[in-house]
Amino acid sequence: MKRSILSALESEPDFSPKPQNGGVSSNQILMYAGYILIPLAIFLIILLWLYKRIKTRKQKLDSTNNKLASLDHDSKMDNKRIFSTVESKGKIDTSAESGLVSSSLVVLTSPEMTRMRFEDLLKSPAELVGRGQHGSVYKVVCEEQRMVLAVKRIKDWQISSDVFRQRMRRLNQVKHVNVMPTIAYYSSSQEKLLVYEYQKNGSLFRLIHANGNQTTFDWNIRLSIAATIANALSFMHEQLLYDRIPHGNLKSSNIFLNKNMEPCISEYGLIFEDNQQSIIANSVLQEAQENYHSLFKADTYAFGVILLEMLTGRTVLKDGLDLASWVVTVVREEWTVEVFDKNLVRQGASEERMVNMLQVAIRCVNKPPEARPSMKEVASAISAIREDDDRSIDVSELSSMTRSFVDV
Ligand SMILES: Nc1ncnc2c1ncn2[C@@H]1O[C@H](COP(=O)(O)OP(=O)(O)OP(=O)(O)O)[C@@H](O)[C@H]1O
Repeated sequence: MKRSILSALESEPDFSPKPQNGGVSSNQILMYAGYILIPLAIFLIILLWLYKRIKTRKQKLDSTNNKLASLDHDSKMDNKRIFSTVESKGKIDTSAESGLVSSSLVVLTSPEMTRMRFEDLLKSPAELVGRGQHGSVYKVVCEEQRMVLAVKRIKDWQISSDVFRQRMRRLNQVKHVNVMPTIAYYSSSQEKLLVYEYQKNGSLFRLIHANGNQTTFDWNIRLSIAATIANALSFMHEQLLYDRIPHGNLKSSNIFLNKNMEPCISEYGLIFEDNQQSIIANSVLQEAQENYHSLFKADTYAFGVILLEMLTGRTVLKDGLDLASWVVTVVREEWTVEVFDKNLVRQGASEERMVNMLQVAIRCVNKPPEARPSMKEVASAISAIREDDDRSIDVSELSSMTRSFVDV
């Protein structure tokens, strides 16, 4: 009987290897093992790599914080490296969004600084300039960038890094030539550093209260400084009204004279409200206006005190005496002329315009915030006094020219 090839083949004995484990061949076992082991190995390698990375970062942060802590024990260290080298090759992070930002320097403005790393800042020679209410300021010389910086280190600030970064970002969007920009900042949970350009011409406080020859700090310079600060402050208030960000800590030691001897307001907006949520939520006009008095009028008061310092030449607290109350008392007793800086009187500054300026200052230091003018009103009042002053100079120049003409 003939069989078909197919049936013949079907009846042939099967010599292929028989599956031993319930129908799975050894090749298949090897294949399945590969499927499981290779991803497991990759996963373990990634885990190891992540662990090493986190460990290095932690070591770097610990080391940085130790170096920062050591600053507290240094009073003045001329041309010394206050921090030893931090072994880290972290890149500069110019993006405030990145997760790296908490351990990096965020560069905001200066093109010279963009190659600067936090570690470079720590390694540069530094010197303690002074300690204020909120922290210490160091003069840091960055040779590579050819920059001299003022680095403010703020301790014990109960502000989250997120809120701090958000504030720095917003402030960076509002520019005025007479408001000193923050060049860079660093933020970790323990430390906040703010980097500014170092102002070698010193502060307005130093200019007012420097001993010795005060003839150079004449009426015209004082008037010009007052007008410039008032304009800059008025601009900032207008721009940051809905964000509810006033200066918050205005004083003559926070106003610097830049390289062109122009006054520049420093540390704008570094005071935070207690309830940070309100900053974000209260961006509607009505609420912003309701809280306007307590927030922005504190700056008006502070500006009034600066005007008083410039008019009287006295410090804010002299022998326990509060300058604003002292001036108000003297003026009430009608001894107005007594309040003015003797140098101004000696230089023959116009009494009428000094009194006008004093009136502006006294309105600014009114006790109830709502009785104080806005900075916009203050700026226009000062600019009117300035115009008056310019006109009087023109008239006196004209009369002296006429006199010399008649003499001839
Ligand atoms: N950018 C800068 N350039 C030069 N000197 C500066 C600069 N910033 C601050 N200083 C100086 O550093 C010293 C300390 O400043 P700091 O701001 O800490 O003190 P403060 O203004 O008295 O107090 P606060 O902490 O309330 O602002 C002051 O003498 C100040 O003039």
